[in-house]
Amino acid sequence: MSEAGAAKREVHVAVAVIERDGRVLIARRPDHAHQGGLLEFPGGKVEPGETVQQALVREIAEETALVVPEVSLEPVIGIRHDYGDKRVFLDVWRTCEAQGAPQGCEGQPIDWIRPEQLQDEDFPAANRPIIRAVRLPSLLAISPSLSSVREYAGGFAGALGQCRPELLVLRAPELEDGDYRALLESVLPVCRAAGVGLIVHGGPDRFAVAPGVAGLHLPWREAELLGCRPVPADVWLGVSCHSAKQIAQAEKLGADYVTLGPVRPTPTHPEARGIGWDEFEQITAQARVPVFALGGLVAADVPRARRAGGQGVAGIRFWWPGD
Ligand SMILES: Nc1nc2c([nH]c(=O)n2[C@H]2C[C@H](O)[C@@H](COP(=O)(O)OP(=O)(O)OP(=O)(O)O)O2)c(=O)[nH]1
Repeated sequence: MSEAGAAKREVHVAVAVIERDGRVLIARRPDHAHQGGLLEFPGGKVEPGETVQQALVREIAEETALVVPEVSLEPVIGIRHDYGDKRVFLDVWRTCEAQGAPQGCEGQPIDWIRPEQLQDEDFPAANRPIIRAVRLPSLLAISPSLSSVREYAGGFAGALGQCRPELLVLRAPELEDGDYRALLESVLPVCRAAGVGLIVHGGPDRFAVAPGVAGLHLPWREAELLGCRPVPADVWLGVSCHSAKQIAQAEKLGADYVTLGPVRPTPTHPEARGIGWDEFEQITAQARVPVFALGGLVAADVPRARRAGGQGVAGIRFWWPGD
């Protein structure tokens, strides 16, 4: 094969997110290696004849001396990236059952770091979505569609207290901006008290008048109007997507996550057919951003979503009673 052909062959890399006490194990790549000098999650190439799980167990042992039970490995995300000189498929899995005290067996510095301290610029470019996937929860709560602001505020504290989602998208497309703001002002203190990050749903204008929120979630009709990321880097940017093309556009905007669906038909969008898990998996395989499955799903669907390459499940019914 020519040099150019060889350079373009995709390298399957097993990447491990090793979690312990709320921290993840990070190493520094040797200066002479590809992407040398940058930080990395432990891992390496999947050898011929190996499964990705076998490669992870081997690489973790070789690089860190930690012993990982193969059954403890769970899929996180798969990322295809072209560095120009090399094309990689980062096949990322997590474990929280690594046994032993980690060592930098190849002389590399290693450390336990809190997910919120991981900085994009310290890692190879392909790692941006991995860092998002590690920080994001597996459940993204979306608010139900109700007829009045009073109805919302009444039920919120109880339902949030029961489920305690890490993040909640406050979706109320039926409200005018003024009413939405009133709703936000009544719900934000409830979210703060419950330790729930509130993500504004709508266009950038709604985010601009909502200080202290955790992010902005753009419906597709808003995302398609934008040419660049409309919010700072330190808050979440989500986009509702329904196709691979829309996800590619969301990636251009610098989205931190997208939702994709409906996977099953849902009462909130009765006109839309469910795409099903096979199509969800096919679309997600090309994504370079964490993808939440949406539409008619419950918390018990999280493992299914993860097997299909997703981040988890977004929706209403897993946290809002009676929906
Ligand atoms: N292990 C690891 N590799 C990453 C990360 N991010 C990223 O882009 N990569 C890329 C860099 C390399 O091109 C490739 C990993 O290859 P490697 O050289 O570490 O694999 P290996 O341990 O099998 O090494 P070798 O046979 O080349 O010595 O994946 C990451 O977080 N962890």
